[in-house]
Amino acid sequence: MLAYDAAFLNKELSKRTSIFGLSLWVVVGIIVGAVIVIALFLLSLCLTSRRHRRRQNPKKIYDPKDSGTPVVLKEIQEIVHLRGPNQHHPAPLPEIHADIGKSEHPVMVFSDRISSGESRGTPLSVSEARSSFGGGSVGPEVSHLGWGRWYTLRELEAATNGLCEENVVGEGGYGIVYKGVLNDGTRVAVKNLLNNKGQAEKEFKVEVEAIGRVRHKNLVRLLGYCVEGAYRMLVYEYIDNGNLEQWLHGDVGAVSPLTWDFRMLILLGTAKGLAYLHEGLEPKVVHRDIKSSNILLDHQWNPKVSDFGLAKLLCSENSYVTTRVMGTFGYVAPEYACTGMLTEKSDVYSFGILIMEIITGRSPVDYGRPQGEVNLVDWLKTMVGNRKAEQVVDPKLPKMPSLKALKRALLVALRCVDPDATKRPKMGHVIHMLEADDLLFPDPQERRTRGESSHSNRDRQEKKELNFDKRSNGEGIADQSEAEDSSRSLNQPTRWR
Ligand SMILES: Nc1ncnc2c1ncn2[C@@H]1O[C@H](COP(=O)(O)OP(=O)(O)OP(=O)(O)O)[C@@H](O)[C@H]1O
Repeated sequence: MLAYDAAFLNKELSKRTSIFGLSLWVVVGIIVGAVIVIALFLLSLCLTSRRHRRRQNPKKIYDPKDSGTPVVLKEIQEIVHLRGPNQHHPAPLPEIHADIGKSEHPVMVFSDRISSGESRGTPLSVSEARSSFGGGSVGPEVSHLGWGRWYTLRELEAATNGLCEENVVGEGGYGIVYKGVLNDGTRVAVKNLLNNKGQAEKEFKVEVEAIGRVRHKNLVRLLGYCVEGAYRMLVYEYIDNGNLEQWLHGDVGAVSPLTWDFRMLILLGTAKGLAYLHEGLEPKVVHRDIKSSNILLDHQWNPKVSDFGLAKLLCSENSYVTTRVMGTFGYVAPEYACTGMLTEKSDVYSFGILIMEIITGRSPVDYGRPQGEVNLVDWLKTMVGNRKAEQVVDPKLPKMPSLKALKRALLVALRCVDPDATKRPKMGHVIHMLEADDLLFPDPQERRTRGESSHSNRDRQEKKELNFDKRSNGEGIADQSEAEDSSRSLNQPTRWR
């Protein structure tokens, strides 16, 4: 039976066909061969184009296929939300929850809730937020916004040499920062946010909404952003002299190039940036992560506050918000760490720690030091209380400051870290105290003789600089005599020799 079938098949396949009189088995062979050749050709085409795409984009840090998070879809959903079903009655703006943590700096975690009976500080208006996100349209090459630009991935890749390793200037909790040069010659820092379970997405929104519209010479300017596919990038002005942490704690040799005057300049500029966030904006912005690595410096040692990824917006009708505690160990205010209640005075506390760091050259918490010196605040209070103020100064300082200048800086630092948040000065007041040159605690009588009022020209100038135009009463720039009173009320550590 089998032999019969084989003979039959052989006979059928050997029959001549109409195609050039070829036998059937030859035709079948040719067709199978052709199909295999075409399949191989298509496969090689596909492999070549994928390799080409990868070469164009060598540092693809986050691939949605890998993480399983459909970021693009998420973005589109949110933009649709922002637009709302009716353009004239937009849907409520999704609340910006900035209570996000940087994995390496968690302090404590509390539940996130709105302060009793009060609503959380609302972010920008819907229309502002809509414009922040480019009016909801995804994917145009370049979209000009009210405050900045929407950059394309291609532009930013070109600017950073394909996000290449040589252009990396640093890496933070949320992403890698590259330096780059745009087509028009502008130097930029491009932060490519890593997608860490959607936290990068939150940081992205917080940064865009918190500082997108902010302009101040002591705040790093956000020039724009890139939203393309899974990419979320923030584009800042480039600050070219590293950060304060590197200059204080890095390897700078036996003598620091940071003189006392430069250090005071850095403090003053930082205070001005913070005062603008707290007192010059509505809603006010609480930075929440003031620390030396977030103070960038230019070659004239002008400071620029950066990294607004943890910022919180606080409306004037709210005195505080309660939120998950985030920040950096050693800089977080005690009341915020214990209760989660956040006010701008938490930034004031961190600023006080920054002053101590800059005076002493020591980190806020240093486990490498002997017991009793690990915690900078405790050690400094003890030293000052024991009348050893001169001994706290950074040994790397090229020249000791005058005792008066040292006392002034220490006094401001101690006031800023007052355990009672309500007693801490506002940043406007801090500026005043830091600037108070020879008038540390002037005799009010003497001040009157000089014809100075509490609202002198300098006060007015300062208000202008801080953009306090909307305030009519000058609140926030406290009278010098207030500093005098406060200094008297300070306890033991401020009794000077
Ligand atoms: N606009 C900028 N110009 C120049 N360098 C910058 C700029 N922004 C950030 N950098 C540098 O990039 C590095 C990373 O910054 P980033 O803000 O991402 O993290 P960080 O503040 O150091 O750490 P973390 O986010 O964990 O608190 C820092 O060393 C900083 O000096």
